[in-house]
Amino acid sequence: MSKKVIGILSMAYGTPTAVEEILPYYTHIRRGRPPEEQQLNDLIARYEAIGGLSPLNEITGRQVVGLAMQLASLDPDNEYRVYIGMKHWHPYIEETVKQMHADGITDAIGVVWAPHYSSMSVGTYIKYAQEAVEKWGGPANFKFVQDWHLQPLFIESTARRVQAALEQIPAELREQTPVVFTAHSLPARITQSGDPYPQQIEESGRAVAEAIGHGNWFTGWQSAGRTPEPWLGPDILDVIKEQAERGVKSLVICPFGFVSDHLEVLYDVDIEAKQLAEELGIQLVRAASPNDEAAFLRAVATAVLEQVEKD
Ligand SMILES: CC1=C(CCC(=O)O)c2cc3nc(cc4[nH]c(cc5[nH]c(cc1n2)c(C)c5CCC(=O)O)c(CCC(=O)O)c4C)C(CCC(=O)O)=C3C
Ligand SMILES: [Fe+2]
Repeated sequence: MSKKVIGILSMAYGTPTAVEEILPYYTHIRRGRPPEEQQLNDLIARYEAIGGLSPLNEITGRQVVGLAMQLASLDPDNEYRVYIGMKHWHPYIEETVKQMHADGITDAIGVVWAPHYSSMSVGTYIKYAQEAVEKWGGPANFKFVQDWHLQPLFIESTARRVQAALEQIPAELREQTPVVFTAHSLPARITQSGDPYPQQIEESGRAVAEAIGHGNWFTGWQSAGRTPEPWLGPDILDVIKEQAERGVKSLVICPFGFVSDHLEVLYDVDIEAKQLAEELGIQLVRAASPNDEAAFLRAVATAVLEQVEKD
């Protein structure tokens, strides 16, 4: 019996690959409105501070290879072809869907490289993919993983990385060290339409904390946009200030809303938050990103296979 071919559209944020690409990339994020010169220069400076450009695309590439390997080993009865489509850079989701259709893929699963669902994050990736399917006339049978924030292997691998971060704190401070689980902030208006994002962040935070038996944890938000409307808070910078006022000397941040080392992790946490913590006498340790860790990729592969089995 011949194997069934299943196309996997794995969707990531994307990042520019040259300094000249930062302007068109930023313009794309802003839905076609170019940024002010000052905003552009700020963004370029943040990329410079992490070494010039982001390692994101390269890490995404390794994740895609690893995901394909995990799928092949977990389900040898089907043939998986894993594609990459990006939200804000090439290959855009739309281009990749076109390619999948041209390659003769009829059965496909879309999955986003982000664990928690929001209409403004994962929902937009899915919308772009669905619009592309409509535009190109296929793949005909296209389904999507909505979220995988409680996938047990994801919780386990995150728990191991948080535990490793706690172990960098002196033993006598460890138990009382707060663990802050963070995700990208979004405009607070999402909660008015019952968006599940804040609840999913809370749920996976609780599951990870339970897995390591650590009672002192809460959630926080990072990387909020600089716009006048209110964004979900508290922001991690405010969390650090508040903890310092309470006399806290050590803090672990686990930015589990992201799956790779990139600007929001390498700058917003490792540079900006760490600098503030240092000024306030707090030892701040960040949990490592999943990147291409095998246990993490197995979690995403398992979430994809659960969707395949829903046929
Ligand atoms: C929910 C969410 C995730 C997590 C889920 C997911 O992963 O999808 C995420 C991830 C990422 N966001 C990234 C980059 C950026 N996001 C921006 C701006 C924005 N993000 C938003 C949301 C999210 N973003 C929003 C609501 C805006 C404001 C838009 C506006 O202004 O209308 C800007 C503009 C400048 C700034 O605001 O900082 C940049 C450069 C990178 C790549 C970093 C790299 O290159 O290493 C990654 C992984
Ligand atoms: Fe973003």
